[in-house]
Amino acid sequence: MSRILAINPGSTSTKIAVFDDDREIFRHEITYRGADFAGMDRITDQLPRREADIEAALAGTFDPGSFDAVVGRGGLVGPVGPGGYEVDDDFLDVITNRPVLEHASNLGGPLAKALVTKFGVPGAHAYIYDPVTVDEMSDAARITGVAGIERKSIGHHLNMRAVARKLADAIDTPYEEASEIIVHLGGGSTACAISSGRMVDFVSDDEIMFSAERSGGVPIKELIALAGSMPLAELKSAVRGGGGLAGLLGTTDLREIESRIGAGDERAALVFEALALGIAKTIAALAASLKGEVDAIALTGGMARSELLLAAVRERAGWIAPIHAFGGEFEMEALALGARRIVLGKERAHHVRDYLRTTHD
Ligand SMILES: Nc1ncnc2c1ncn2[C@@H]1O[C@H](COP(=O)(O)OP(=O)(O)OP(=O)(O)O)[C@@H](O)[C@H]1O
Ligand SMILES: CCCC(=O)O
Repeated sequence: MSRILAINPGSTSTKIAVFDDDREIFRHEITYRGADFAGMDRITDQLPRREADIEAALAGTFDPGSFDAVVGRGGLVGPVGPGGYEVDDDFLDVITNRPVLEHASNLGGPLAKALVTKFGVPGAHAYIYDPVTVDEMSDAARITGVAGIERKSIGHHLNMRAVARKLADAIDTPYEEASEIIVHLGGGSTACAISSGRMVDFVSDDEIMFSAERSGGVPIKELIALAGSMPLAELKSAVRGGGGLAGLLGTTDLREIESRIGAGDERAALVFEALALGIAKTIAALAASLKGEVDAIALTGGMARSELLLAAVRERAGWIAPIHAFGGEFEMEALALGARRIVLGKERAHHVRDYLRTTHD
């Protein structure tokens, strides 16, 4: 039997879970308010507080020497291949000193390392799995019409790859042979096209569809004009945090929007239609990357729980391939099962330094 501790740091929470083989035996969520991290400029300043809170949550239930591995969600380490990475000195150096962006998931690796030292069996390792900067995009998919600006693959890769495996099971096709489109619909929405197990194209939260709190793609000329008349911080918030449903309807809660529609709110109904249209256009764009050969499509994330949204997306994109729903996210399971495959020797852990040589030279 293998026992794995999984750690998923978000901006306002740290989720932890313990898996015995593929069975979840413990789950706990620690929530934070802005004031908890007041005065902490860097994400990594939050480490001591978050580490102490995880230790307190484990105390009494798990002793030192409990875990065969500890795995964290993370982080913005730069473009890397999919799978598991050992949290070694090179990784810690990059994520602490040169992350691509400040983001809560940058804490996953350092927290896993600290916790494996205290709660791991002798020789146990810390890992991250399918970090947010997994990048397997084809060369053509990277190019934009502005020389010097490339498309980036930064998104919900951990959940999307887990769902891609579930979708392959659902359509009874080996994952390595399937052509799939996976769309994560949440606070931020990102999507990918998978061909023979490889994410050949990716749609970022600032490209096509808007989400609960991010803008999706906006007309660039309009954005440039706005940039001349608005403080940068305000503009950033208009596209991220205060974009999407938040900016259009003043709430990020799709359930509330559905209630408004039910009560006859025409503006809510129009924005809802635009939300579904953006998702359908994203699917159609990714279908082009797969040359129209799409076996199946999956919608996942919190908004994929909405039957109303599923119906609206199926109406516009159901002609491309069957659309399956996997509401919510499967990140804790994906982390734990990925680390388990490494512990059992079914998968090899990578090292970030192997990518840094080719991508950061
Ligand atoms: N049962 C439901 N029906 C309709 N909408 C739902 C339902 N459950 C959650 N949502 C919506 O899903 C959205 C939140 O999705 P999710 O929980 O995936 O976001 P998050 O975890 O905060 O961010 P991210 O997915 O970007 O990491 C909100 O708009 C929420 O109202
Ligand atoms: C940074 C990638 C995941 C997210 O959008 O939060």
